[in-house]
Amino acid sequence: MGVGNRMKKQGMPMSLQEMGIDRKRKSTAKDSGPTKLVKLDRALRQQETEKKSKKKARLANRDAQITVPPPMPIAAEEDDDIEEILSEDLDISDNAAQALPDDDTSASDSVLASDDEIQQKGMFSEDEDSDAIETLNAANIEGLSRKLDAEQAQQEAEAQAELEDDALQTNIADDNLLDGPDQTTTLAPDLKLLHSRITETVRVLSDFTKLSDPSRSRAEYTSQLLSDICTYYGYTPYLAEKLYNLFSPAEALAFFEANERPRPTVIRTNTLRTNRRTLAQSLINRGVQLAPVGKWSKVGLQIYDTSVPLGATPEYLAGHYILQAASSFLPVMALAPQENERILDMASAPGGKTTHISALMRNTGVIFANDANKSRAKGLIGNVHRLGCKNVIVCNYEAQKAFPSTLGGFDRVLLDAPCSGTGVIAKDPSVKTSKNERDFLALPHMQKNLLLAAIDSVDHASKTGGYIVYSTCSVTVEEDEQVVQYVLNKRPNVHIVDTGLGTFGTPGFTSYQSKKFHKDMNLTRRYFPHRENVDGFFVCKLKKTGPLKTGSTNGVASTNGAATNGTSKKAETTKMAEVNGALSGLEVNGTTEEVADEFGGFDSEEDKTYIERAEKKWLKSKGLDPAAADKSKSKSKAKSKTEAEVTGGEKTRGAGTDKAKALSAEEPKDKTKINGAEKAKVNGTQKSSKPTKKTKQQ
Ligand SMILES: C[S@@+](CC[C@H](N)C(=O)[O-])C[C@H]1O[C@@H](n2cnc3c(N)ncnc32)[C@H](O)[C@@H]1O
Repeated sequence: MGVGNRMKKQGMPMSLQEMGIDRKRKSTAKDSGPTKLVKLDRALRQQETEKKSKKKARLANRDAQITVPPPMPIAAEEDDDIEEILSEDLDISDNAAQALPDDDTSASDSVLASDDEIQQKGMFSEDEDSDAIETLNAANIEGLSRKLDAEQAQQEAEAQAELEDDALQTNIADDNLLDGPDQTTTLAPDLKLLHSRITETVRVLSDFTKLSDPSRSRAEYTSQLLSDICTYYGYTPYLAEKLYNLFSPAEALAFFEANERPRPTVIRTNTLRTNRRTLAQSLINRGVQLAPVGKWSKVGLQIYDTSVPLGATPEYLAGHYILQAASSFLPVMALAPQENERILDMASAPGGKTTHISALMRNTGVIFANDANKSRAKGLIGNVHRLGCKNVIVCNYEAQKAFPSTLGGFDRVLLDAPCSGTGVIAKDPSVKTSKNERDFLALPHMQKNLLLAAIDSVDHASKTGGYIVYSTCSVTVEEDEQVVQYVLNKRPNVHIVDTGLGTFGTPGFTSYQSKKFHKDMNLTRRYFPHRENVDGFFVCKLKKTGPLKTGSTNGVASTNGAATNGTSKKAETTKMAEVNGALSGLEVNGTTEEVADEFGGFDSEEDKTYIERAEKKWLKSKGLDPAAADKSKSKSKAKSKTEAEVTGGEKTRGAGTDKAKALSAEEPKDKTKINGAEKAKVNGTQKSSKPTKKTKQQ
């Protein structure tokens, strides 16, 4: 008898081995977690085998001669999960699928399928050779099975050789999909099955005592899970583990999942130009579907759909709104800038937060918007203009060098720090593979320096302020709580205060792994993509209560509330310079003690002294004679060249910046320009920048 129709159509059926059929039956108990995991493992392997088998079948079908009998329907308990998985991908008949038993050979209560079952159900389809049926009985099943397996093994070896030629390479680095010795790591993983195993492992880890396989430790499960996460989501093992450790297994999975989806598009109404209602109406008229972003913001609009490009509408070009992630509103809301204040935005490009501050201040007071990256600072200037902010001066400094030595005495300082971006992986998936251990040392180092500089740039005696807000778009503890704890230790003249952001978000960690943080760390706020559906963010608000106390060791005062007179400020600045110098590996020179005793009180004469001193120092460091340079100073050309090469940071700290540069993630060059965005609003402090810096006022 020839081959049946179904056989012709579907090709050669799988062998018992391919189908995962073991002749033993497993117990009928419902799948436990670990058993299910084992099955998922097997299913993954099965899928690989199936690929090989199909290819082989195609080859065999060329001759249309099927010499291997179909699988025997050994009656066994059905495995729903395997069936489901296999029936989607594998080309097997319903009967065969129903006949799939579990292949848990370890089950002690396994029994062989009875002859009755075999005969009742029949071993072949109606189309099969009846002679073959007769020859098969309970006695020779085992022998036949072995024969089939041997043939199968040989065919598999041939198929494997062929498959290796055209095997799909996985697009995921460091593929370690299958954990068995027979894994074929070069083949593309079946992501669906991999995801099932991730979900299942998380389920087991969530109730480990009850669901785990006693022979496997928690560490083994965790290691398997992390490996699968790396393969499935494309993280480096280092970063996957760092992020995983922030949450429970189930929440970690939610976090990784959320990073695969974009956050909602949000725009911020520029209240300097319009109001939210008017803007919403205009955009609706253009075919934009939108709604208020949430009760927590009066200016945000969430965009659901749009038929026009949001970066090119007349409203956009007229500066009625800015595209800004919802969580980026939060640091500015925490800063709560007041009208007529003097504010520093230390790392401000491209200006989403600067322009928000400007709007909250209703274009009064002055904002020094600084960024170390010149090209980004240009983008910032563009936004400042487009949104009509008239109270912004754009500066281009490495902030830890320039503040407060060049400018200080601010009512409030925002440090939206450069960071690893682990909160915005949905936006920038390159973070998954680009951040390494070194980044998580170098970035916190810079963030600590910047935050110390931010604190020291605030006037603790400000009538309206005295606040610092530190924020990052990273969720790692190293860049968040640990940075804050560091500055709390170094600056006892600040303490954490409530962000004023209400219950939105979750409190920061007061302890993490072996680390213990200040109890007030629970006043800081964390935001996560999977919890609040916003970019991951950290926001901490600090209040400066006094200057650093004179005479404290390591530049750290022992108590808060020290005197606030000029002498103390002078000492504070000195100590600040010492600490910063020590942190940055910079030489602290004597000039620091002479930094102005009134923040914002720099005058050109005083500046001149410092500049000259810095110039001499710089010349010496270059092996030049300062006296000779003095002579040539009268020549304006030489003078301007010299000045251009002196940085704000070097004025008080000397030239030993190599280490600081090496550790800088952004590698900004020393800058010599202050790009003043608005002439009218520059207050007395602007004088400080006159002698050596080209002030571009707009
Ligand atoms: C998170 S982004 C700031 C985003 C900005 N606050 C906003 O809302 O649009 C961090 C910025 O820090 C700048 N930066 C890096 N190192 C710096 C430094 N040492 N001093 C000042 N700015 C720095 C980067 O150029 C980058 O623009």
